[in-house]
Order: sequence, then C-alpha cells, then structure tokens
Amino acid sequence: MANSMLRRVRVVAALAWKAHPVATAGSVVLGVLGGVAPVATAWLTKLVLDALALGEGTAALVPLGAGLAVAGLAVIVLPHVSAYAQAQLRRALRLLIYDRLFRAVNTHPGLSRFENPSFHDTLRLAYESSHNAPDRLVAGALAIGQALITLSGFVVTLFAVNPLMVAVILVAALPSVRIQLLLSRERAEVMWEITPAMRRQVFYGDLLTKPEAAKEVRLFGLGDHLRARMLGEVRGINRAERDVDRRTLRSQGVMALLGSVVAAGGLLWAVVSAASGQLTVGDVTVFVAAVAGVQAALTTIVTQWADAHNALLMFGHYTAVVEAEPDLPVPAAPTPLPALSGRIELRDVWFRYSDEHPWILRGVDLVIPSGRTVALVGVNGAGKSTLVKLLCRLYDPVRGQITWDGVDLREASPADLRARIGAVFQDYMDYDLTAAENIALGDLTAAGDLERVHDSARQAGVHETLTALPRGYDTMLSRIFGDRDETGVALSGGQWQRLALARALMRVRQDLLILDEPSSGLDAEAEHEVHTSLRRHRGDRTSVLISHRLGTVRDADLIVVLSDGRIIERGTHDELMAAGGEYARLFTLQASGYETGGAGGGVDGGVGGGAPEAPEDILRTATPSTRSAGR
Ligand SMILES: Nc1ncnc2c1ncn2[C@@H]1O[C@H](COP(=O)(O)OP(=O)(O)OP(=O)(O)O)[C@@H](O)[C@H]1O
Repeated sequence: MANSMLRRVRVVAALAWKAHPVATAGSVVLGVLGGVAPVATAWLTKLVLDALALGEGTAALVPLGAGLAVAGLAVIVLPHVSAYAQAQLRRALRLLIYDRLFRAVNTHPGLSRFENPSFHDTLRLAYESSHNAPDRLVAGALAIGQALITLSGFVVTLFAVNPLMVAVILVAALPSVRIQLLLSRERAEVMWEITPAMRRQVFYGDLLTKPEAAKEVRLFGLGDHLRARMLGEVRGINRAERDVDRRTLRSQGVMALLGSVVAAGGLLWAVVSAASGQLTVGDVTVFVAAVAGVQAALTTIVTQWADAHNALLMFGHYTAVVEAEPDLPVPAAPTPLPALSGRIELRDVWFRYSDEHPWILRGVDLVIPSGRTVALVGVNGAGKSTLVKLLCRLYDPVRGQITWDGVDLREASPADLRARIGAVFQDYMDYDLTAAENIALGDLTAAGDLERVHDSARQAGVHETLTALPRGYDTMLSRIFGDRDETGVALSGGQWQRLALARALMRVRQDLLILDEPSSGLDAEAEHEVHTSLRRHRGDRTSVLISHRLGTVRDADLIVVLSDGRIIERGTHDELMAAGGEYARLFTLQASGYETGGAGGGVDGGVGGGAPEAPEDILRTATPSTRSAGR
C-alpha cells in the first residue's frame, strides 16, 4: 500500500512538472519562503522587544525594525502570489490530466468496458479525482512543506525556552495523525460505496431534464416518481456522508480540546516563570507565538496530510483508468489488412457478452464473399446485431475466429479494420452539432470537403431537407446547444436516420458496408428511394444488411436466417421461398399482414395506391408492423 501511494506521489509530481515547470518550481520556492516568514517574524519581534527592554539605541533597532517590516510584508504578500502560481499550475494540470484520461478511455477498442458498472464507477471517480486530486495533492504537499519549515523554526525556538513543552505538544499531536489518516481512508471507501448511487442520481436527473426523455416522462406522468427516486438516492448519499462527518467532528473536537489544554498549561508556566524573573518579556512573546505556531503547523500538517492521503486514494482510480490494459488485445505488430478481395469468414463463432450471460452466437459458420450482399434476418434477439458488432471487432468471439482475406481480426489493428468499414447501427447517434458536422463525422479526413458531404446526403435522401433548413448545412441540429439567439432545429426520427446513413456513406473507400436496419424509421416512399440509392451505392461493394422488412433484402446474394444464435437457413430469396422454411414463413406472414391491411385500406403511404400486387412491392411501400424506428 505504502509503495503504491509513493508511486502515485511520484506520478503527480511528474505530472505537475510536465504540466507547468515554472509554476511548479515557483510554488515550491514561494512555499519555502512562506514557511520561513512567520518564524522570522516571531524571532525579529523577540529581538526588537528585548532590545527595547535593554534600552538599545536606534542603530541597533532600525535594522531589526526594517527586517521585521520585510518579514511582515512577506507574510501578507506571499500567500497571494503563491495562490496565483498554484492556480496556474492547477489549470495546466487539469488540461494534461484530462488529456491522459480521455486518451486512455479511447485506447479501448471494444465496448465491453463501457458496459461494465465497475468500470463506470472507476471512471466517474477518476474523472472527479482528476478534477481535484492533483490540485489537492500539490496544494497539500506545498502546505505541508511550508508548515514543516515553520514547525522546525518554532520547535527550535520553543526548545530554547522550554524543551519539555516541545515533547508535550508533539506527543499530544500523534493520535490526531493516526485518526485523520483512518478517517481519510474511510472517506475514500464511502466515496466508492456511494458512487453507484451518485450515478443513478445523475441518471434520474438526466431523465427529468433531457429533451429525449421529456415526452415519455410527461406522457406517463413519471416526473414525481423519478424525482422521488432521485431524492431517495440523494438521501442515501447524505446518510453515508453524514456518518463520516460525525466521526470526523467527534475526533477533531477531542483533539482541539487536548491542544487547548496543552497551550493553556504552557502559557501558565511562561507567565509564572516571567514573574519570577526566569524569562524576559521577549521570551514570553516568542514562547506564546511558538506554541501557537507549532500547534497551527501541526494541525496544518495533519489535516493536509489526511487530505493528501485521501486525494492519493482517489487518484488511484485515475491511475487505474490510465494504466488499464485495452479491453481487447491489440497486437504489438498488427498484420496489415489488405483491401478485401477474397472473403470475410466466420468459423465456428461462439459469443456471449460475459461469462454470466447466455450464449448469443452458437457456432456460426458464414462466408461473406467480397463484392456480395449478405442479408441477416431473424426474429428479435436472434443475434444479428451482435454478429455485426463482432465483424467490427467491438468484441472478440469467445471461441472460433473471424478472418478478413485470411487475416484473423485479432491480428489486425482495430483502427485499420474500422477504416475499411462503413456502418449504420440500429442505435445510431444523433450529435448535437451542425448538419454538415453530423455527416462529416463519418470521415474526418474529408470534413472540409462539402461536395462529399452533400453527395452522401443526396444518396441518403436527406439533401433537400438539409438545404431547406434556416442555415442550410450549417444549421445546428440541437434544441439545447445552439446559439442563445438562435432557435435550434430538431429533425424527425426518419430524418435523423437518413443523416446517420449519410454519415456512413461518407466513407467512400470502405470495403464493407454494414447496414443494421438502415430504413426502419423511414416513410414508405423514402425507404424505396433510399434502397434504390443504396443498391446503386453498394454496387460491387461487400455489404451486410439487416432488416426486418424482408422485401428490402430479397435481392441480396445470400440471405442468412439466424435463430437463437444459430444459422438455420441460408440461400437466395427464391431458394429459401422454395424450401418453405422459417424465411418463407416470415415472408409470407409479413406479406399477408400487409395484404390484410391493404385490403382494408389501412396501409399508409403506399406510393402506387390500391392493393399492391407482389409482396416485395407491398413491403417497399408499406409501413412495417414488425418494429419501429429501432430507437
Ligand atoms: N451489450 C449487451 N450485453 C448483454 N446482452 C446483450 C447486449 N446486447 C445484446 N444483448 C443480448 O443479446 C441477444 C441478441 O441481441 P441482438 O441485438 O444481437 O439481437 P438482434 O437479432 O439484432 O435483435 P433485434 O432484431 O431485436 O435487433 C439479446 O438477447 C440481447 O438481450
């Protein structure tokens, strides 16, 4: 434990030096001067008083008085200069520490860490401690250093007047050190225990304030319920904090009482000694200043030590995040991933999200030939999205392997792999940025290429919508982050989905296009347009397509039916229909659902009007009954 604390001290010292060497060195020098100044003031006061009592002349008194004036000035000015230097250091440290923290977060190529509650607790405490732990440590170290200098000066002074008093004060302070350290550890443990409650509190607070949640919260009348839940969490947090505060108060009260008794005893002794002529007036002043100075310095040392100790414990969360191994093994010398020319192959792939979770994929064998379109279909929870997440190496298979032209994905660099993939996930992101930025995020190397941005938007069928916005592509797509004098724009669900599609299409050089329900939120006409455009865009590109609207996948080169993590059927549309299995059942079911709706005149948005003739037409022109926008 002591070793790891020492290591953390070294880490913080190195960080401070790297962040701002001048402010670090300046703070240390100012700390030393700040420590010497009170002792010098006390000594000079004694010398002036004794010189006055002895009736010394001006020649002796003026230098002493001048020295006293300089020391007094230093006592007043130094704290302000020191506070400025420390603030400079704090700002520089904050920048460096955030940089390292989020660099470390970005080194995890996969998703598993982000789904782990313990990682979230550590991350939250790391974030919080990176706010203030280094500041507290640096400030604490400087305050301790300064107090140690003052303490040594006063101890020497006190020793000259009454050696016994030194021993009494030091011994009286010892229990306080121990108690403060125990309390600081307890405080750190309580912080760890209440972190899940703090995260839940933030979660409920977000639900009560975020525009995305406001609709349901109002519709279902959840406001008071969520507020009560949030307050419940806050009460729990308060209870835990209050218990530690009470223990702190008790022990600090006892220590303060002990200190006062010792100081009062010393004062009594000094007065009696002065009355009997054993001490001069100057001796009494310096003795009283020294007792107060030693006690104040000891209190500073003990409380700052405890605070620095607590900051060090909290800083452990930061080092845990910064030093964590990547969640997926990244090869030291990755095999370069060539442009896909042969096939992507899944060989006996088994996957579950953790040892505690059930198997989601159970021995999947699949070949995705280069230049072909493979469609994955199956009921909710069959494992389709999981499979495409594995293709992007957001997780590794637990057993089996996935190869890209023979290269195991584990041997390639995740960044290389992802540069070759364009994807729209079911749970795509809406960024509170401008329309152009929302699309350009798909390929940051082309962020300034507005023609590319517009092209992608055209292919996704959203160009006209974006041009018609108040500031065109520069319109902020956010109701909460726009300029204060600007009314932000909110897009509809389907428009956001097209924007996500445009983002994926920005990657013009990608070898693999993954579309996980790319049109679930689109109206019938838009879906038809988008699919026609996508078919054109896919061209001879390798694509994996997931859709519950079976009409949109019927022209795929290979349709794979997943059920309970296994491939139960594969073939072309015609082959699968002829086989009369699960695919044929689902396709017929969907078509008959629409036919019933169509016959009853209930199908909205049919472009041609009247009852459609073939299932694929129906499926292209009707609103689906199977799922919503997938959000
Ligand atoms: N991050 C996760 N952690 C744990 N379990 C998960 C996670 N994501 C998905 N699952 C589980 O894995 C199973 C398969 O989910 P997946 O999203 O792959 O299915 P799907 O076939 O895409 O379904 P849908 O058609 O509803 O989109 C589900 O039972 C789901 O609960």
